[in-house]
Amino acid sequence: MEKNIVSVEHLSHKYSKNWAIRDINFEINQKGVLGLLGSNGAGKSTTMNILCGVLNQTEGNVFIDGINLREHPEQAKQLLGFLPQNAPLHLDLTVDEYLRYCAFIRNIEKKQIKAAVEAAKDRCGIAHFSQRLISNLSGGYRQRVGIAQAIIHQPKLVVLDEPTNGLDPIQILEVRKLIREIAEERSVIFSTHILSEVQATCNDIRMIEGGRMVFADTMEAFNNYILPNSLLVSLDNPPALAELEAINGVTSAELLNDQRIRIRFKASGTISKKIVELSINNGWQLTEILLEKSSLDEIFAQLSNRPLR
Ligand SMILES: Nc1ncnc2c1ncn2[C@@H]1O[C@H](COP(=O)(O)OP(=O)(O)OP(=O)(O)O)[C@@H](O)[C@H]1O
Repeated sequence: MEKNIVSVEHLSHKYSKNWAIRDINFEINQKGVLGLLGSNGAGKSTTMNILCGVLNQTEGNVFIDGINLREHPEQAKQLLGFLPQNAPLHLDLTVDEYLRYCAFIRNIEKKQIKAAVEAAKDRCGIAHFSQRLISNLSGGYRQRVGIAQAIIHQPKLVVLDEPTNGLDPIQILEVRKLIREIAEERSVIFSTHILSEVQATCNDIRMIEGGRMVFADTMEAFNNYILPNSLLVSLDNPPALAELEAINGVTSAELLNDQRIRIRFKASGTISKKIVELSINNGWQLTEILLEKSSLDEIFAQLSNRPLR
C-alpha cells in the first residue's frame, strides 16, 4: 500500500495564551488536490505554516513522506514546496532572475538550475515572460510565478495558502486549472474560505472551524452531505400545516408568514414535484417554490456539532 505523503497527528498550536488549532488529525494521499476549507480565523494559515515547517507547533507531529518535520526539517522540507498567503516574490527581479534564485536556495545543483527554471516556467505557462520584471506582471501571472517557485525542485507535496485570493474571475479559473494540472504529478493541498473553490478543484476536503477539524472526507461525500433539505413555498390558499407534514418524506412545516411556509424533508428529489401536484389538485394556489441552500456558516455550524467519521 502507498504511504501517505502527509500525516498530521494531534496537532495543536497556541499563540501566547490562545489556542488557534486543537487536535487536528489528517492524512494526504500521494496524488490529487486536497482543499482545506475554513472561515476567516479558523486556523488554516496556522495549519499550513506548521505543515511547511515555517511555524513550530505547540503539540503534535507532522510527517512528510514518513519523515518527522520537527526532528528532520531539512530532509522533510526538500519534499515540499510552499506558496504562503503573501507570495514571497521579489518584484524588482525578472521572472528568470527570481526563479534562478529560488532554485539556488533550494540547493539545486548549479548545472541543473537552467533546466529546473525552464521546466517550472513551462509548467506554469510563464515562459513568454522570462525577462519581464515581476512588478510588471498581473496578479494572475504573479501567482503563477509563486507556484513556479513552489515546484522548482519537483517536490512531492505542494502547499498553497489561499492561492486565488485577490485575483479576478478569469485569473481564478486559470489558477485553479494550473493547480489541477500540477496535482497530476504530485499531491497539492490548498486553503480557502470559498466553498465553491474547493468544490471546483478538489478530490478531498478537510474543514476547520474554530481551530477544530469538523469534516474530513471526499468531495463527493461532502456534496451529498450538504444537499438541500428544505423548501420555501408561497401558497395563496395554504392548507393546515398538519396536512403538509403528513406528506410522505416531509419532516416538518413551519409558517413564516400568512402564505410562506418552510418545508423540511428527508433527502429525496421528488418532494417539490409532489408539492406542485398537491397544490394543483387541492387548489392551494402555489405562487413560489424554491430549494433552500445552506450558507457556509450554517454548514460550519451543522458540521461542528457532528461527530467525525
Ligand atoms: N501571530 C499570531 N499571534 C496571535 N494570534 C494569531 C497569530 N496568527 C493567527 N492568530 C490567531 O489564530 C487564529 C487562527 O488564525 P489563522 O490565521 O490560522 O486563520 P485562517 O483560517 O488562516 O484565517 P484567514 O483566512 O483570515 O487567514 C485566529 O484567531 C487568529 O487571530
